[in-house]
Amino acid sequence: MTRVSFPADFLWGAATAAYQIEGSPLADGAGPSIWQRFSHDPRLMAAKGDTGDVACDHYNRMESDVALMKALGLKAYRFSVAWGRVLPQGTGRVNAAGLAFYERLVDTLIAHDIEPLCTLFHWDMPAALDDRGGWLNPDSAEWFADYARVMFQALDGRVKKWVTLNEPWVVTDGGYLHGALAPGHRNMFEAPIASHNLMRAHGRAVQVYREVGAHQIGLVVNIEPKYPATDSAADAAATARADAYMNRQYLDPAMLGTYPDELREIFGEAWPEWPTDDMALIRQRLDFVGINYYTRNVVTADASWPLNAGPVRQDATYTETGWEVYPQGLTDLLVWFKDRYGDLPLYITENGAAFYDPPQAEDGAVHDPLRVSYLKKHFAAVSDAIAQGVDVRGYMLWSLFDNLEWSLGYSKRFGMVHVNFATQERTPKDSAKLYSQVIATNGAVL
Ligand SMILES: OC[C@@H]1[C@@H](O)[C@H](O)[C@@H](O)c2nc(CNc3ccccc3)cn21
Repeated sequence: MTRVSFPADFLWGAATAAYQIEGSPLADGAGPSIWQRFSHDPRLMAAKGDTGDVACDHYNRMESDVALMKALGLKAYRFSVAWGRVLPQGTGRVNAAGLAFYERLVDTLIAHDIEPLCTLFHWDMPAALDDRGGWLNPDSAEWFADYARVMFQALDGRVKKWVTLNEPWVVTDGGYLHGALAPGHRNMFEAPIASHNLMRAHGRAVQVYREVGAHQIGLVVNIEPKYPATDSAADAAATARADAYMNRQYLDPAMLGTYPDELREIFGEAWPEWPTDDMALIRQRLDFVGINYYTRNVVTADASWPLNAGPVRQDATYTETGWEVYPQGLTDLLVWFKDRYGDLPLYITENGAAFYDPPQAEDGAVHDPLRVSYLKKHFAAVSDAIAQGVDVRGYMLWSLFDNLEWSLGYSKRFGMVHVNFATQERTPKDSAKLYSQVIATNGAVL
């Protein structure tokens, strides 16, 4: 491993998402989201009783939370907007009080010299739009474009890095195919339609931004590099299917204007013939792509698994969410992106891990050695990719706070700052102290 080093202006930050930290989901005229419904439905929510009603109470603690971000030395903060706060019905009337929260957040970040990165959609679609078909309705592209325009006109200039969607793969696979996430559908025919409309919405939002915006916009995708378990042809084919389904299904249309051929084989009769115009809409010039990296997959041909591609467990450390710790996968995927799509600026928009964090020590400290080790290795992996010529511009640690891990509730703690959900006390863990040193020395401390 070469010596760890980063460009002088490397953007070190942390990431969160609205429904996972804000609480007060219906305050000040906000309309409910599909996650408000899903988290309150014990038939759907795996962690029954865990909802986003309070979460980290960030909606009421924003100013002190930004002060904590400053104390940690963050240069940037990636947050998401709850669409339903701004447009309670998803379209039409703007809720000024809801928009005002995000204006206050952005102004407070800027006052603390922290750059805001704003994600327009991090899974919490307004329930009123789900009642109209959600992402299954082709009108969803225009709903999203109208919402994006409201946000761009209110905040562009103060926000200079925009993200349209967070992880269309997870929204589609979790929300429409397997039902583990909101809105909880389980339908192989719905999944490609929702996925395609998400990407059309992405394209429309970028088009609107080119009309009214003056800064930068991108897409965030989760990438899990796939490695064949053996050099057999069957494992190679299974690995290609898995890679097409998770990784190339979104980057190929966004960057190349085409879908991977494997998707027709994977979905069969459930894969529609898409209009060529749609592919041109989806393929918009981007200023950057955000990569969310957590783990890799080792794949073998196995008919008992979807895609006839099953996982092969490795002799490695695994996180509380069952993900292999594999830093090399981050380097590999960054080099792969550059080789396949070209030299577009990249940000690591999420990287982190949930580990069982021991209870607070007598002195109040929260020691999280596994996360410290995980982060050091992944910082080095980013540095290795940069040394190989990949234009990585920044890193947003997932996550700033322990928070609502979607259907898994509050038991999976990803934060570098511990949250006592009974008292809302924030306590920086050892990993936060490490991160502060990494930021202060631009990685030289590693
Ligand atoms: O699971 C940790 C985070 C989550 O809290 C974020 O909101 C979300 O952006 C996020 N995406 C991934 C990527 N992987 C993934 C795979 C299967 C289901 C859900 C996420 C991890 N995470």
